[in-house]
Amino acid sequence: MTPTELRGLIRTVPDFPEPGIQFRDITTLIAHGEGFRAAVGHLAKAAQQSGAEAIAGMEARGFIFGAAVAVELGIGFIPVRKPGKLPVPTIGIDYALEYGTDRLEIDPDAIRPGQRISIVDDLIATGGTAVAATRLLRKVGAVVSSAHFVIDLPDLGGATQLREQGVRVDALIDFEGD
Ligand SMILES: O=P(O)(O)OC[C@H]1O[C@H](OP(=O)(O)OP(=O)(O)O)[C@H](O)[C@@H]1O
Ligand SMILES: Nc1ncnc2[nH]cnc12
Repeated sequence: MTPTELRGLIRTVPDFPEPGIQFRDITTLIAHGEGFRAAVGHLAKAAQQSGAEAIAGMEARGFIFGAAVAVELGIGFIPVRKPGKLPVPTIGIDYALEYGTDRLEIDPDAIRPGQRISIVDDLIATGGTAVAATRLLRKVGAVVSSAHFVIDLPDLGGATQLREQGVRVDALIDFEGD
């Protein structure tokens, strides 16, 4: 399936999780076997072209696509977790979202210094999550070569922010305006 066809599998839910947010929901995409496989295939091809040696995905929706991409490429997956979930000493970073604030943590031993990492997530909005993940991964010595998303919300400027950090960014689908 093409990215244009995949767009039709994404459900838009108005006013979730708060008034004024148009929530772009991937539940309907991942329930569609052919669509899910196609999305993972497109993301994997792009990550491979960036020379990814491992994939990092952000909890929770980034785990769905990131782990599948890692399996497709036969490389490792690094979970970038929400706070208090990892059973070892972590390093973490606080960040702002389109709705609220949160924190990400990683196990510093999960990364080899100089390792080329590609970030995979379902969606980039303000870029708060992806920029925080990039900073965290770089802090432990990773080379964050690229970031791949199913959906970009360009009006919120996240992809631009991430590119300003020197990360190559692409997305399968843009949702502009409403
Ligand atoms: O570009 P940003 O403004 O940072 O927003 C994008 C992030 O928001 C969503 O995750 P969320 O934190 O809602 O968590 P979830 O994956 O657990 O639903 C989405 O999966 C991205 O990770
Ligand atoms: N508008 C949105 N839809 C789905 N996930 C999001 N994460 C941040 N903004 C979002």
